[in-house]
Amino acid sequence: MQLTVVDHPLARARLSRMRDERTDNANFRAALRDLTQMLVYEATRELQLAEEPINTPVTGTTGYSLAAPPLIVPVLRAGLGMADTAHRMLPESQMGFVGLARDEETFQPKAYMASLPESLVGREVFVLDPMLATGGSLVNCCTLLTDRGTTSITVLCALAAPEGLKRLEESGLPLRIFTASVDQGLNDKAYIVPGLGDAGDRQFGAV
Ligand SMILES: O=P(O)(O)OC[C@H]1O[C@H](OP(=O)(O)OP(=O)(O)O)[C@H](O)[C@@H]1O
Ligand SMILES: O=c1cc[nH]c(=O)[nH]1
Ligand SMILES: [Mg+2]
Repeated sequence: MQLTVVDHPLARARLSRMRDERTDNANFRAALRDLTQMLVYEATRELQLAEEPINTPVTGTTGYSLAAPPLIVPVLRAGLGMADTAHRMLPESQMGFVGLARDEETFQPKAYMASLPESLVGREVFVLDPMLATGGSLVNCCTLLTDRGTTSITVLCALAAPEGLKRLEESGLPLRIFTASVDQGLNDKAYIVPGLGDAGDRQFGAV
């Protein structure tokens, strides 16, 4: 498993805005959109390009496009706030959806929806979820994806806990993780510390 911490000053500033309890839902969503742009930018560095001859108004040259845009999969609810930004940066990509809600007593994820292509053989997948806490939700989501045949998953998250990273590493799933921070750990409610609270509630309101 490959881990990349995107600790660019702009990423730190946006993440701090998300952490701050005074930040309202609208400003939290705006900061997450900005942060997502930085995560996508870093995570797409090694995508393969296709070349074709093009003409500028001045002369002929070589043009480039993505050879195989990845499938984008936001994890509902919280990943929805990253979806539009990622899609704007990867406009040729298809999008699938996975809905997971963590039981707040057992911390086990419960799947309530999956809308994915039947086969992901040979396809690269970008999973969007701002929070990697125990790792249960991402193991669940990524297993759905490998069951469909992908061997290349990139996870973009705002925050990761060491416990969740360890769990993903031990899962043996074919993962690259891009995060803006590895925080201290989890509290007794399995919330990330210092974290930012419940990323779904911070964007959309408490349910
Ligand atoms: O690593 P884990 O311990 O599994 O926790 C992380 C999960 O918790 C949050 O979702 P939540 O279950 O709160 O659903 P929501 O997005 O609808 O709020 C978050 O968006 C992750 O999916
Ligand atoms: O800190 C956490 C942990 C899980 N899910 C969240 O939204 N926040
Ligand atoms: Mg939540």
